[in-house]
Amino acid sequence: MDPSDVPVEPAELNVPTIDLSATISDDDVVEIVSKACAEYGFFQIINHGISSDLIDCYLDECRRYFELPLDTKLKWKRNEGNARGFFNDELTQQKRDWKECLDVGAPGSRDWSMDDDNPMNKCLDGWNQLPQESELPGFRRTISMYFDAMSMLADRIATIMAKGLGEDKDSPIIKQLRERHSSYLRANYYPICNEQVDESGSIPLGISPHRDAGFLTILLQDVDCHSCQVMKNNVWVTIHPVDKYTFTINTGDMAEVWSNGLYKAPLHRVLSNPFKERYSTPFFYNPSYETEVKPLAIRDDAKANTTTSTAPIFDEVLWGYFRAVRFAGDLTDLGVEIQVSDFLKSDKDNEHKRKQIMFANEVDFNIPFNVEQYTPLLLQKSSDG
Ligand SMILES: O=C(O)CCC(=O)C(=O)O
Ligand SMILES: [Fe+2]
Repeated sequence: MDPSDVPVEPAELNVPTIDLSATISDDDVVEIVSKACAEYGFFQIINHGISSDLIDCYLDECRRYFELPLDTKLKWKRNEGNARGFFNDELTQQKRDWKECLDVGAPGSRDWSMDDDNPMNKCLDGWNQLPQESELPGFRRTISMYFDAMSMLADRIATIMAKGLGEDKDSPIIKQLRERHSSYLRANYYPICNEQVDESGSIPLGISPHRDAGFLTILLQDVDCHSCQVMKNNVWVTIHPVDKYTFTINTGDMAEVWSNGLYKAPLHRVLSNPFKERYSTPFFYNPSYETEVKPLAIRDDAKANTTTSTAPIFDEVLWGYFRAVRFAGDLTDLGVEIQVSDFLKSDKDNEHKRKQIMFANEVDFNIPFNVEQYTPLLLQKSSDG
């Protein structure tokens, strides 16, 4: 079904809220998390160990950043040769979102004190474009502290998800994520939306329906404006954050492939609001670009679902390819957006699997991906391969 055909209903979804303090046993946490990933793809966490001061400080910095004049922010605009920086023209499913964003990624060197455009800091996604200290004092320090805190929390959640499938903290993908993730933080600002309808006759959305591409997302939601919705049983339902310091977690496409379809990457969207502005920040916890994500052999004693077949339903997905195609689709119309369903095992000829091999042969993951340069490859028809 086309998600835009689904009626909007003022429903609420009480996704599980998980207390990560020592008050409940580890086994209980594993069980609740893995069930939530299988049933909703969404849950919330409290008592997660990230200090409320850091969250307050981070939110203040986001406000200061988005209050800068548009011309100033446009100096740091992301472009065809660099996926990181400011932008206000993102396409999701070929529709323009009603938002402004700043994407900040893991520096290639992992050293935040090194200049952003140092060649050692460049990678497939590009390099960070942050204000100078004189332009926004303290900004860089707070952003990097928040980023590092998110990386550690994401490792903790990914480990819990792995335990739910009978794995442990040294399961290959969990270790690989911990040591070499290519994650990024996206500060979202949704301005008040006065437009009633856009040229296609519908009210603009903050973000059109999508699934997050990576492994998992840690979302800091706005406590005063609740606009994030997930599709559940063909109805859009709103996820209300428990409070200002709660994180909303959702599973991403790569966790769906890795769990052989047990953990679901949920379809979600963000409404625009005619009265209130809104801030949110997802931290996208992503594998390293060269990771080939493939289904885990699910053990029979795995907790999430003991009845599902262990035969792999997906072929391998090269994360660097999936990420590059998604990013290219944000900037240019490549047609239908890439989905993990393109990697379901099947006897049919598959264009993405073919392109993925060509891409892997050509790409250097240490060099920023250039959309213009790669578009011919990404658009290539299967018969050309
Ligand atoms: O703003 C939100 O609540 C969700 C943002 C989101 O889904 C995204 O940036 O991928
Ligand atoms: Fe999202």
